[in-house]
Amino acid sequence: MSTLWNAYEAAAATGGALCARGDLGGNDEILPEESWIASGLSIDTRTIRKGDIFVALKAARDGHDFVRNAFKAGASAALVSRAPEDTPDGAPLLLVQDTQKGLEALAAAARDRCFGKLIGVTGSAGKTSTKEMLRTMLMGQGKVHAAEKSYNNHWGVPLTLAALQPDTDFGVFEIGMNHAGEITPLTSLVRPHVAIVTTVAAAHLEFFDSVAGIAEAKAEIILGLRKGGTAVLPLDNEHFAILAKQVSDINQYGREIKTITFGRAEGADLRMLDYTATTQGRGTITAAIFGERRSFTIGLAGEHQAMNALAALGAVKAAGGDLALAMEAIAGHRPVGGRGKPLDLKLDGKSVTLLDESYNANPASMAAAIHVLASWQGAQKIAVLGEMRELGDNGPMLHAGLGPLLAKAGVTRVFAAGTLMKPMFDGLPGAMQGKWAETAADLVDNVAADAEDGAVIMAKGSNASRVSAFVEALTERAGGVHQE
Ligand SMILES: CC(=O)N[C@H]1[C@@H](OP(=O)(O)OP(=O)(O)OC[C@H]2O[C@@H](n3ccc(=O)[nH]c3=O)[C@H](O)[C@@H]2O)O[C@H](CO)[C@@H](O)[C@@H]1O[C@H](C)C(=O)N[C@@H](C)C(=O)N[C@H](CCC(=O)N[C@@H](CCC[C@@H](N)C(=O)O)C(=O)O)C(=O)O
Ligand SMILES: Nc1ncnc2c1ncn2[C@@H]1O[C@H](COP(=O)(O)OP(=O)(O)OP(=O)(O)O)[C@@H](O)[C@H]1O
Ligand SMILES: C[C@@H](N)C(=O)N[C@H](C)C(=O)O
Repeated sequence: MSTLWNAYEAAAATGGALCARGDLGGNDEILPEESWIASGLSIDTRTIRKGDIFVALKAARDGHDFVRNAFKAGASAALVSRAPEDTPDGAPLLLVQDTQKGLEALAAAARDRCFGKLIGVTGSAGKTSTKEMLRTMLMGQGKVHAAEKSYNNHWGVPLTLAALQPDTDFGVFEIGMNHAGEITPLTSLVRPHVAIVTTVAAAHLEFFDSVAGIAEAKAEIILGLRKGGTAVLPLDNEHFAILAKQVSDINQYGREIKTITFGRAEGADLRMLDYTATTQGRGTITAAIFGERRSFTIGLAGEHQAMNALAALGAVKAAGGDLALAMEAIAGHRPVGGRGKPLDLKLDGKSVTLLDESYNANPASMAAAIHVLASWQGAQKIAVLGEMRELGDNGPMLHAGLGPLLAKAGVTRVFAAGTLMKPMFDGLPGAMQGKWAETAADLVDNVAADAEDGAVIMAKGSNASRVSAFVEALTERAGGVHQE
């Protein structure tokens, strides 16, 4: 077990009091310094690991109600704003006024004591994919620390940062938002050397007046860059100028931020010259990378993922990593669950491929996933679509826009779920209509009956639309993922 925090350091970082409950007739007692050491952090007792500090956050429920469970599961200490009555006698507590602020203070202290290169990733789509590519690209080049899952908000970012070991060479942080102003405090906490904006598109539009407003909010990541840092920006994006302006604006204050661009447009530092989908779920990129023509394979499908790879390579270069090693590593990279992972299923005796895109959806990522479906080899191409949420008044129009896209891509059959998808489904040519249902899980039997041997099924929707339930049910019906 390698030490992440000892009691003394954690108390100094948070300004909290080291104490335990109960051994002197219910009085809290100060424990001696360094009486505990922690190897990690957790905000959830359902996934806590032995040796973690449990941080009792307040959300819909109060994390203090789970402190006892945390110690049962092997927590080394708990960061609390009160000592719950059922805390085991003598269990070490770090008492602060506010546990969210305590977590942020630990994060800030972890940042201060690490001299590795830190990379922040934001964008309307592709944050998790790019973060995971960076993990793969940098793994052979030093000690890498990267966010778990999509930990990208006011809980996920400080949690990831507070778990940063001092001897880390490369830290990769995902930074998300669905409202203006949310990225500024997170990027200020991370203070990255490199900031990537993968793309700007109509995601979470419900909370913005326009996509330009989303670009301004994404540009906030640049504000946290360290002096002399690098912004890695999408040159093809129609809102590139807003991102670039943020760099020039802050450079007026002597910040010396450099820009690296990626895209297909002439002048991009990492310029895509050709992308070819090769074997199932893989592609070949030919690109001019800082002026040198290079070809390499990527273990993910779709030009959008190839663009994410170029952005990641730009960040590797800016962070002082080795580009050749990074390009080599990305050939073996595979997609993350829910973000395009291909699952081979034996469905009622038929071999089908399920492309699991169920983690999220917005118009840009829907279009990208439909392109991947179109390029996948297979005579029958089935789309199972749940709603794209958080699009506000634009929702009906943006859902309707999917019909022509699906037809143009040559999708054979469409199954759709949710009210927003109904008009789009009703407008499809009869031969393309599979079935519409209230929920995606209701479509399992119909999709299974419709799928032919060799079919490829792409399932996508916003996380909240629960297309993941369809993926789980179809996989279960097939008796699990088929292994050759
Ligand atoms: C607070 C928390 O950790 N919630 C997670 C929890 O949800 P639950 O409903 O159980 O929380 P409670 O309110 O009931 O509990 C309070 C605390 O008690 C803990 N606890 C509870 C029960 C128990 O038995 N033991 C316990 O210890 C509990 O963990 C709380 O600390 O569990 C859910 C299931 O695992 C989690 O899904 C939930 O996580 C929430 C959603 C979360 O935000 N987690 C972050 C670590 C994170 O970064 N998650 C990312 C996804 C982030 C995201 O959606 N980002 C948006 C952009 C950000 C927008 C921002 N404005 C915002 O609204 O957040 C994006 O578009 O990308 C991830 O999960 O990958
Ligand atoms: N650069 C991109 N442009 C368009 N779509 C993309 C891009 N990168 C990924 N996608 C699509 O978006 C989906 C989600 O990818 P990913 O999880 O990497 O994005 P994210 O920004 O982390 O999402 P979230 O905001 O939910 O955390 C993928 O399954 C894919 O369909
Ligand atoms: C799951 C969360 N990170 C997200 O991106 N939500 C949007 C609304 C979605 O699921 O598409």
